[in-house]
Amino acid sequence: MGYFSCNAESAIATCDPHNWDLSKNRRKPKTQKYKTNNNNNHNNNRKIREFYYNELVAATNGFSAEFFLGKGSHGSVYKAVLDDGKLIAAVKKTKLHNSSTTTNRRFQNQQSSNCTNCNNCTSPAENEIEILSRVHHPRLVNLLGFSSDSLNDNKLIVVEYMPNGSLYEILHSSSTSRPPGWTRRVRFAVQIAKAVQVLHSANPPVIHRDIKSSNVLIDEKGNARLGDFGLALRGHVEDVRVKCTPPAGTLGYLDPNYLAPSDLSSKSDVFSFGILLLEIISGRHAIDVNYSPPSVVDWAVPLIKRGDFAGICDVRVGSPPNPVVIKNMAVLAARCVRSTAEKRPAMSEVVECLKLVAKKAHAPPIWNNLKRRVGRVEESRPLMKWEAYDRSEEVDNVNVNANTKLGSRRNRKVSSVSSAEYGNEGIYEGILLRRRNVTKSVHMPSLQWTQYAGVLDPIFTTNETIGDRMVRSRSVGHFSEIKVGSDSNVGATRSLLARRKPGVAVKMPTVRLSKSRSMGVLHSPRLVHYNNKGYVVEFEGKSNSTTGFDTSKMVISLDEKSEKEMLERPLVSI
Ligand SMILES: Nc1ncnc2c1ncn2[C@@H]1O[C@H](COP(=O)(O)OP(=O)(O)OP(=O)(O)O)[C@@H](O)[C@H]1O
Repeated sequence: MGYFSCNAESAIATCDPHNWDLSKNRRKPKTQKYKTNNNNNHNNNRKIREFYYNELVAATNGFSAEFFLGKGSHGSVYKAVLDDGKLIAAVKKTKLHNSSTTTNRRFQNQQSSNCTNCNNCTSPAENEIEILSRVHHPRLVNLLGFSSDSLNDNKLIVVEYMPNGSLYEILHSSSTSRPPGWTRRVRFAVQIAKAVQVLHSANPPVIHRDIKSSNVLIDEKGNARLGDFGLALRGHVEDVRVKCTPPAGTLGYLDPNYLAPSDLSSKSDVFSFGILLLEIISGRHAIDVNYSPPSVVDWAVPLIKRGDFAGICDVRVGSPPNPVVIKNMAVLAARCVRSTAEKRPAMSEVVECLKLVAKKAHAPPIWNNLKRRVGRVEESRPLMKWEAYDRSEEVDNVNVNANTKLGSRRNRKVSSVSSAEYGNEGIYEGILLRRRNVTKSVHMPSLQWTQYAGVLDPIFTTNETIGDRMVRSRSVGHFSEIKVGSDSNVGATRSLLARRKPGVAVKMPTVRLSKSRSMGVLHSPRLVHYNNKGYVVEFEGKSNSTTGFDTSKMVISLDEKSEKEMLERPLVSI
């Protein structure tokens, strides 16, 4: 199956009133100003250059292998060095009238098309130029110019150069150093969603029709950009052009409801985005015969429906530290790939939802310290999961590589987040500490984060037992170190701080764990006192029979600064 190709300019002039001036502009001098009519467009009077063909031949060293970036369905892409090295661009070299380069990865349902009488199709290259000359946004791979070689029937599209490969490579290539962590994954998802939203909110809207990881390129700042507009359609659903264009897309990402031109809507892009989101979450290909079922939708959606969010996480990175992240992303992806197009969310809703997820995808500073101190954590196992935190700083790969250096993240703003999102369970589970080469699991009361004088503070907030004996919104210090004890000294480590002068014992509240989740009852620390090692928190209690984790004694050592901060602040009411 191939693309329909016909005279693009006549098609544009005949069928698409929005494009009439593009054909006129082509006859004008080399540099054109294209006025964009998209509210979201940046840089409204951009210059689209018409390059000399020879200029681009020289810029790509004669389209040499050295400058070759990759091959797609409609041609090859080369790096181009222009303007004496001041402009680095990517040049897509395509045939104007070419259907033979279309690979079977892309799908076009000509059977269902009534296009044969319409004569309004453009080649993918023409189409890309036409659409990209109208939309411009930092989240898109934008058009810089074009060139034609009518002698050889070549069309060259000059777009912004993306030096960091594609999202496909990042997610699936085994040669890349490490798989992206959750912060990056979520950021990519937000950026791609934003790109699609920009297209859908243009006037007239643009439907991309080929959203997939290989069409998401990574720019010099590591941001995701949506590219490849060869199949995109610009216009309202009722426009002749849209009505006459046969369904197209890439197998695995294609909306199953999109069988005839009249089926097209922005919700087809939402479906493809949902597949991409599942790919980002799971690291799985959209279709992978090594899995059963091979379709990422058929595999992931039943797991999501069962609430098994960890089951769809990329095994190379495990679950994100905050379970809300995976839960919200997974549920959103499942909504995007719903079979009824009308029930899928609009891209604006997707963007808003992902922005909220992004806020939660950041790890709190305590865990960076903890990770650093505790030492090596089993790769691909989550260091910890917990239910109530939020912060505005970005930390990547929190649970992947314990050797990754992450700076102390104190003095960052955080908002106080209750565990309301999870109901009143008041428990977080799964802090995994490595002790004597055994990964132990300990259950702890939920922590509430609050901001106090710019310092992050964990406070135990087990509602049922702490009651009014603890002032929850007060700061009680900052963790700088949690030691996992050895046999010879203190036992296991738990985390609780109190502000008190050295040597003065403080009575602490009773803290109980919910029986339904925990593996026993943890009594509160009886005493907190200071010795030359730091604040020692002693607990009444026994070693947990299930975990073998001795919770009877803990020591919390503070570095000088944290200690000073702690002593300078008022005592917590207990
Ligand atoms: N602007 C760019 N900057 C850097 N590399 C690019 C750019 N555009 C495309 N490439 C690279 O060139 C290759 C071919 O891209 P192209 O968009 O033509 O095809 P594709 O998206 O891989 O496949 P298909 O055409 O089937 O969608 C890709 O591997 C991509 O990484």
